[in-house]
Order: sequence, then structure tokens, then C-alpha cells
Amino acid sequence: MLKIGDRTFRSRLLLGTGTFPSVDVQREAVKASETEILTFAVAKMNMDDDDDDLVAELNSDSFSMLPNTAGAKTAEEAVRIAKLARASGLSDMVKVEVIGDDQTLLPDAVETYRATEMLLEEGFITLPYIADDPVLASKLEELGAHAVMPGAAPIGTGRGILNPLHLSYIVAQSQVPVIVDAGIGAPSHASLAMEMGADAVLLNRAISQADDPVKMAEAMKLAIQAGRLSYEAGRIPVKRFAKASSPQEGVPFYG
Ligand SMILES: CC(=O)[C@@H](O)[C@H](O)COP(=O)(O)O
Repeated sequence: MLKIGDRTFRSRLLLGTGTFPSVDVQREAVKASETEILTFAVAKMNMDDDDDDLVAELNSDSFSMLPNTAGAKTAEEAVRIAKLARASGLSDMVKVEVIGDDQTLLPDAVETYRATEMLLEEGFITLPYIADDPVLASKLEELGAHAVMPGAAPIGTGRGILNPLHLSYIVAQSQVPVIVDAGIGAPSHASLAMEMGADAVLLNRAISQADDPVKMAEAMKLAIQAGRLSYEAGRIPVKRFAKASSPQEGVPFYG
């Protein structure tokens, strides 16, 4: 089970809503993915509009909501967005997202740290989105963050895990869940993250922008399950030279 704060989940796939071709496709993809946690940008929601497709879609007891603070450029803005989400009854679990650069959409480490600190003081369950920086991940954990969310690659690039070594450091040192977030492009990327020992994967565009988002949602679900099973099974070590599978001695010679 995936445990974040005091909550437990069977699924290790967190799915970003938005950027789907339609609400119907999104609904079917969510179902196929078997996700239990949906994330969405609070800034894009129309909280006062009951007819807002996204609000209606998310108004379900079947999912845990993970509002994110996308759009925030400072810690103060992130806190304001998170408080709005909590006051609207969405969730007190928040993905802390403070972007520091408009082109790369990489997170601002300083503001993310400050926002996490402030949100923890306000009693939120915090999941900060960070670059693949083991030092920052460890400082956030010390601060009390409930999970860390290192990016595989910049948001929406679909490049997969750019720095497996840094990710392996984060996985090895972390006592809180490591949720690989952003930049996943294919099921093999998600599976690798899980094989490396990540606790979960958060993704959006790899599913929402696939030719067939519903089929891709199922592929991602299976890849994450397979990667997790592989991690638990313990893969063989990589060897430099060949190792025969069958005996090399005493084999009859028929030549
Ligand atoms: C929805 C969400 O939270 C995204 O910002 C997230 O980071 C996913 O990124 P990808 O679209 O690259 O999977």
C-alpha cells in the first residue's frame, strides 16, 4: 500500500486531470487507470460554477483529491491557492508547485521550500514537486513534508528519467514516499521509476495526449504494477561478463 500522511492507497498511479481531449475521454481514462488520486490545478477551476466540467467530475467520493498550486510563483501565492482549495472542501492534501522559470517550468527550490514550511504550519499534508535534487529532497523531508515529488524531466516533455543516478539517491535516502512526477512519456519510463524503488508515479500528458488515452491509461497502470512487482522481487545484478544458463562441462560432443 502507498501511505501518504495518514492515508493509504492501493494504486500507485496519480493522474493529472486537464489536457484530455474531452471530459468523456478523461472519465474513461481515469477508470482504466484505476487511479485513486486525481490532481488538478486549483487556479484553472471555477469553484463557483457547479456546471464546471472538472468540478463536477471531481465531485466524487471514489477519489482522493490532490489540488496543486500550479500558477504560483511565490510561496505566499502557493499558500493562498492551497487555502482556497481547503476552504472549498476539496482537500487538505496539496501538491506544492511553485514554478521558477516559464520556459522550462522547473520548480523554484527556495519558494517551494518556503511554501512547504508555511503549509505544514497550517496543517496541510504537503507533497512538494521538486527537481531531481537529493539535497533538497532530504531537507524537505527533515522539514516534515509527507512525500517528495522529484521530476523525471520537465513537465510535458515526455523524456522519461533524465537523471537516474539522482533519482536513485533520493529513493535510497527517503523515509517518506517518493513520487516521480512529470516528464514521463511512456509506460517503460514509469515502470523504470517503480523498478528503481519509487513509491508512485504522477503523470498527465503521457495519457491525456496519447492517440488513445484510455488504452494508454491501462498501459500505464500495468507498467507501474509491473515495475513495483519487479522492485519487490529484486532484480538480478548487472554483470560485466556473460554467465551461461546451462552447464559448460560434461556436455556430449556430437561433432
Ligand atoms: C497535472 C500535473 O500536476 C502536471 O503538472 C504534472 O506535473 C504532470 O506532468 P506531465 O504532463 O509531464 O506528466
